[in-house]
Amino acid sequence: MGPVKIVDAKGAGLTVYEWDNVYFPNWPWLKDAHLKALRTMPLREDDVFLCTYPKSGTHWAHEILDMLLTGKTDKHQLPTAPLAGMTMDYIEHELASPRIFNNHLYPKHMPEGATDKVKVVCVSRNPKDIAVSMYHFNKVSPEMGYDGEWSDFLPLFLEGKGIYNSWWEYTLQWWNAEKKNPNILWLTYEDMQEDCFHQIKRVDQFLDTGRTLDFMETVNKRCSFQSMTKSLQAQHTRFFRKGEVGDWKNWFTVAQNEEFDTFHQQKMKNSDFTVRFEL
Ligand SMILES: Nc1ncnc2c1ncn2[C@@H]1O[C@H](COP(=O)(O)OS(=O)(=O)O)[C@@H](OP(=O)(O)O)[C@H]1O
Repeated sequence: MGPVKIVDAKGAGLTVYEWDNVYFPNWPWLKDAHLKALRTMPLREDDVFLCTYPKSGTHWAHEILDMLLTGKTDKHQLPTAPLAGMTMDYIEHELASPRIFNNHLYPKHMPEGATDKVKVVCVSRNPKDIAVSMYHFNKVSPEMGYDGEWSDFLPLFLEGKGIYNSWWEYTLQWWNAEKKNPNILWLTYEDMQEDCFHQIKRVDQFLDTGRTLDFMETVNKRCSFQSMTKSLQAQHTRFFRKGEVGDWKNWFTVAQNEEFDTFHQQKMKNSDFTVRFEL
């Protein structure tokens, strides 16, 4: 397909790229052929997929996975691009194993067999905090180019009119398809904030990386928001904003919060989604 302009109630626009009924970021280098080719991408048995709805803590989790898998904590290895934004040549010839593929793909767009053959880490986050994080991201990202107001952005978020469509659609598709899959580790941003060391130990066990407690303590320190933001390169600054749980309280009005809760309950009413966060 191609670029699509989404317009809010006051006429402010947000540009996305539509392919197979999903909105991707409108990167000039994004190609339908690449998205299609991802389905048949050759896998290696030590590949790890990091699957998240955007703004769920992808960069944070990527750092943890990278340090545990490589055994190195000396420098921050921020991801170069999500899977959709890489070239097949880079994927196959330049990425050293074990490869970590952070991505926001729907299950139907994932490389075939990935969730059966290799390990997958999913991270969820309270959608209220995601909405706020996404609002700011859309405003500072040139490919999105949104200059609207929070009150006009929130309805777009609820309707799934933005990159990777609806949080509810994405979350329920993953949960319904994969909740019983032992190859998947489910994490939440909130649990990582509460006790990141514990979550690092879970990831170590899941990936069978066998790191020492001392090593994992270093990972914990190196992955803190303060540590990661201290050594940021300019191109990454937009991925790090506040790094907090509950910033939504500074943005939602009482009425917006009530509307959101009603919407959320309606969307989740038939679901047994149990990954923890408090709305
Ligand atoms: N180390 C660490 N600790 C706590 N929080 C962190 C950390 N690193 C990134 N962040 C926050 O995660 C939000 C960005 O999410 P993603 O990395 O998933 O963004 S993206 O989808 O890859 O664009 C974004 O959240 P907000 O601050 O709420 O906007 C980042 O600030």
